[in-house]
Amino acid sequence: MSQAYATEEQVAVAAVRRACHLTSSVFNKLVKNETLTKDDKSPVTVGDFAAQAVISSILHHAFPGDPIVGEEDAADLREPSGKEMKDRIIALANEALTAELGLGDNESWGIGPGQEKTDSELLDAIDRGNHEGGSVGRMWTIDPIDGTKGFLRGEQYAVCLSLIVDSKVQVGVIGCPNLPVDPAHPEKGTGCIFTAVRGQGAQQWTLSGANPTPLTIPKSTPESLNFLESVEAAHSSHSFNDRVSALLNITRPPTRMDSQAKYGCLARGDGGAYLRTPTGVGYKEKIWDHAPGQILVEEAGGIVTDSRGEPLNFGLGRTLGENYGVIAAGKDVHARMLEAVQKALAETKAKV
Ligand SMILES: Nc1ncnc2c1ncn2[C@@H]1O[C@H](COP(=O)(O)O)[C@@H](OP(=O)(O)O)[C@H]1O
Ligand SMILES: [Mg+2]
Repeated sequence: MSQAYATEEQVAVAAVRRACHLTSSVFNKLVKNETLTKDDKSPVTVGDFAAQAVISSILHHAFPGDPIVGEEDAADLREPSGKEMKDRIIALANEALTAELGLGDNESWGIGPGQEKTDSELLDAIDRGNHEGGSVGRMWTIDPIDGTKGFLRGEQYAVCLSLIVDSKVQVGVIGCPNLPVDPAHPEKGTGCIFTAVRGQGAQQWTLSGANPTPLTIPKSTPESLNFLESVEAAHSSHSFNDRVSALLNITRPPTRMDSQAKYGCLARGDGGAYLRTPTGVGYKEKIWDHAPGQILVEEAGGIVTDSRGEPLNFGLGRTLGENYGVIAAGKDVHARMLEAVQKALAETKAKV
């Protein structure tokens, strides 16, 4: 008998690899008019739309009945003013869907030579990401370019995909085109894919699908422990993390990195803990920003909770609802971190 979710994992890896191929190639070609501003002021590029079109198309071929919760929608691209950008996105998506990438190709997933899609098929694919989420049944989450700001800076970003079944993440895939394969050996180059299937462990692969390596979060010593945190202080308070770090007597400075690449780094032992403390009043974390990361860290032997120690709830819709902040760490570290976070939160409240 084949292992649970084997096909889902294969399709997800093929989709993320193609999207990574697309985002890497689009980076150097980015021109000014290919970035527009979403309502929330975050930059969104042709890469985001095209990558969501690619992943959503592949999922639809392989699992036509599965709903998708995706970050982007195609409303602006359907306007006459969006035509130039739309044409570019369609060309990029078709290039990625039809490219000869070898490993993992399968015609029944709608990829490979001769599998071009029409404009309306690809716009519909983007808009298929409009599912509202919920607690029952299967659904996929897509973050086509997580860490768009890092992507635009030429730093870290991630192509993120997960399968959630009855509120529980069962498959997670995170593609990190700019992440060193092995930070201790820069000559090995950049480009990693992280995969995890519930109950089957976590792995790192090269972007080309080679060298699968099982991941286990190593035990931390006080000297080795440091925090992984957002580059953007507006997403996660740097000063709060510094206070928690001080309470834990951590001496190493934090590693700042955009996107769910942080979860990948934690899972493979680069940095002992990921701490996210929202600064925006009333900001609700999005499920696509944490679902693949959560399963990856749990399957690497770690624990992921919010700042109260509650599990992240992926069954409430497109957001994590009342989950506040994220603490992700190895089993030996998580309880100590939670205690320090609680103490720092109490101090903050006392000051107000
Ligand atoms: N005020 C805020 N607080 C917390 N997270 C925010 C935020 N505004 C945006 N984000 C989310 O933070 C993500 C990036 O994570 P990180 O800070 O770890 O790099 C963004 O993903 P996108 O880049 O896909 O929009 C976005 O969803
Ligand atoms: Mg994101």
